[in-house]
This record gives sequence, C-alpha cells and structure tokens, in this order.
Amino acid sequence: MGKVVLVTGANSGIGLALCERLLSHDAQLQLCLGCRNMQRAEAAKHALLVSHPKAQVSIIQLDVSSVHSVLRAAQEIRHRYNRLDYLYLNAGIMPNPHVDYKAFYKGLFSGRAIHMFSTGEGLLTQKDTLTSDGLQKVFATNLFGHFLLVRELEPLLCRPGCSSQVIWTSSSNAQRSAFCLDDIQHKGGVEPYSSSKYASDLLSLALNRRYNSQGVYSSVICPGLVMTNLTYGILPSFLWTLIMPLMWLLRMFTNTFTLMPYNGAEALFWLFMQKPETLDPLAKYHSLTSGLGNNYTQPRKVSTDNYVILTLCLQHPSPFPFHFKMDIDDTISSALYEKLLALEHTVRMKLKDEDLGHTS
Ligand SMILES: NC(=O)C1=CN([C@@H]2O[C@H](COP(=O)(O)OP(=O)(O)OC[C@H]3O[C@@H](n4cnc5c(N)ncnc54)[C@H](OP(=O)(O)O)[C@@H]3O)[C@@H](O)[C@H]2O)C=CC1
Ligand SMILES: CC(C)=CCC[C@@H](C)[C@H]1CC[C@H]2C3=C(CC[C@]12C)[C@@]1(C)CCC(=O)[C@@H](C)[C@@H]1CC3
Repeated sequence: MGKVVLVTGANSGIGLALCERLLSHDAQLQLCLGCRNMQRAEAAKHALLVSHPKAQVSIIQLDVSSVHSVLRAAQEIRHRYNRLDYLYLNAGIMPNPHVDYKAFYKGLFSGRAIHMFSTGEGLLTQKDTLTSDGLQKVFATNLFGHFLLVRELEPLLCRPGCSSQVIWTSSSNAQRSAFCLDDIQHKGGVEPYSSSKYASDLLSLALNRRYNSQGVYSSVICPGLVMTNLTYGILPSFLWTLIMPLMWLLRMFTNTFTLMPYNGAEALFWLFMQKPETLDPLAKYHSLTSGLGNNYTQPRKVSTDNYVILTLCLQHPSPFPFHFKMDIDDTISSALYEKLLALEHTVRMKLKDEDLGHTS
C-alpha cells in the first residue's frame, strides 16, 4: 500500500503545485485533498488526473476554520485510511489586507529594502472577522483548525515502528512582535496573519516535544513570495503585472522571490524526501530560487531571542534569565500549546452543549 498524504488547501496555489510534484515523484501515493470548496476541489483533482491518469487522488471536505468541519473530516479520514505518512498543513488566508504605501516608499530608499520585500515586514495589516465558532478567523484557519486536525488524526500519525511528518506552510512574514501569549487569537491587533504564522512556528516546536517519542515529526517551511490567489488579494493583478519586472530584477538580490507555485512548493517537496529523524526542530525550511531560476531548500534557524515577547507578554518580573534563550523558546511554545489545549477543551464543550440543545 502506498504512502498516504493529506494536503490542506490543495485546490490552488502552493498546495496544488505540491500535489503535482508529489505525484510526479511517486505514482503510488494515496493523495487526499482537504478542501472546503468541493467544486474547486473537483477541478484540482481533475487537473491532477490529467497529468497523472493512474494516480490515487481523493477529496475530503474540510473547512479548517470550522471546528465541526475539522472533527467530521478527521472522522472520515480515520475511516478511510489506517495510516497517515504526511500531513501538510498548508491552507491559509490573509483577509482584507491593507498595504501601508507610506512605509513602502520609506522602506524602498532605506537599507532594509530587500528585507522589506522578502518579509513584507511593516507593510501589511488585515481586518479580521469571527468564525461561527466565535474564533478570530485568521487564527482559526491558519493555526487552530490545523492544531485540532493533528490532535484528531493522532491515531493515524502515531503508529508503533513507523514515523510520520506534519509540515506547516509558515511565512517569512511570521514576526515575533506580532504575537502575544496573552492574545493568541490576535483579537487586539492588526497583524493576525503575521501572528498566526509565528504561532505555527512555535506550535511546531511544541508538537516535536510532544510527539517525537511517538514517531511524529513536525517542520515549518517558508515558500517565499509566490503569485497565488493570496497575493492577488493584496494588490490587483494589473499592479502585480506592472511591478513584475521589478520583482524579476530583485531576484538578483534576494532568493526568496520564488514567484511560481512550483518553486514555492520546493521545501514542502524536499521535506517529503527526508528522513524525519534527521530534521532540525529549530529550523525553518525555506524554498529559495536563485537569480538563474534554480530551486533549492535551505534550513534557517527559527529566531531564538524570544525574550522580547517574554518580557512583553509574560508577567513581570520574568522568571527566566536572558541567557536561557533556547529554554525560553521552549517555554513560550509550551505555553502556547497549553493555551491551545485549553481552547480545544472549551470549543469541544460548546459543541457538546449545542448538540445536547438540539436533541433535547
Ligand atoms: N503566496 C505567498 O507568497 C505565500 C503564501 N504562504 C502560505 O502558503 C499557503 C498557501 O497559500 P497560497 O497557495 O499562496 O494561496 P492560495 O489562496 O492559492 O491557497 C490557499 C489555499 O487554502 C485554502 N483555504 C483557505 N481557507 C480555508 C479553509 N477555511 N478551509 C480549507 N481550506 C482553506 C484555499 O481554498 P479556497 O480555494 O477554498 O479558498 C486554498 O486552497 C498559505 O498558508 C499561505 O499563508 C506563505 C508565504 C508566502
Ligand atoms: C505598490 C507597490 C509598487 C508595491 C507594494 C509591494 C508589496 C505589496 C509587497 C512587497 C513585499 C510583499 C510581500 C508580501 C505581500 C506583498 C508585499 C508586501 C507577503 C507578506 C505575502 C505573504 C507572505 O506570507 C510573505 C512571505 C510575503 C512577503 C513579501
């Protein structure tokens, strides 16, 4: 029986490109597309089967922003498969983005122009909304729904004598300054995307600590800047077309402009071929494209000087000495993990109450 791979957000962009690459590499795969929109999912499946007619591709309806949908989809996955070798947590949103053009022009003529272009730092804010579960939508989609999915798929991921990989599509826009332990949903801020991606980096660390002993290994990747529905939601396509020559020129100076979904999926694909035991839990794996268009994957250490968040978000006085940077990383990721567990408990209780309400 071939390996089983589940990809969330597989009907477009980086997720779909990853599926194409996986099937080109291993025709025996059992590929499952986790998508909220069935029409787009069918179109993606059709496209994959056109290029790989013998491939085993199935669809699971999954809206990661909805607790009910995640629980139902996980139940169906457990029913369909008896193993899960790779879980790609790729679905993501950046709703109602707003570009700070003033900061952009200022940054353009500063020494940090390349950094600004490759991280988008200081340029973007978003207006978040609430899900029907009462959660912040960006948090629910980019982080919490995926966390719940991992928890629900534990029996398939943790199998004695076998290892499995959980792989998060994070971003170089993940910034520690946007994240706060006291507000993990980012209710009070304007950078929910950045916060959710930083939280996914922290959560991956916690998952490794929790699950490595059971053969589950978690990694995070950065796809670079890729032209997809997500980026077309930031600037209209005519503006992207206008600045595209600048993007290609900038590729000479930064290898993070992967631009095409195929290139952006590089690190996701690279991880598929690695022995999970050899991966560094403190690394973020970057998809990079050179000026000449060659793709490669590079591990870069996740930032370890998190004392800034600690001092901002944990109660004073901080009980941790500054020279304990690695431990502090661990402490914050553990604290986030505990908060997610508590939230999971709350939403499960709420669902139970609602179910009881309906039946009585
Ligand atoms: N493009 C870029 O430059 C970068 C992207 N990323 C990350 O890459 C990932 C993929 O994004 P990308 O390919 O660029 O953008 P796309 O918008 O093309 O893909 C996002 C995918 O996520 C799916 N999705 C969104 N919300 C949900 C939901 N509630 N439930 C299930 N699926 C959902 C979308 O499905 P639907 O069609 O139904 O909307 C779509 O398939 C995201 O996590 C993004 O944050 C990170 C760094 C840079
Ligand atoms: C209006 C003009 C001429 C330029 C504006 C450019 C910005 C909109 C653009 C520059 C760097 C981009 C960027 C992202 C979005 C668009 C930019 C800010 C991301 C934040 C998109 C999502 C990600 O996850 C990041 C990796 C991207 C980083 C760079």
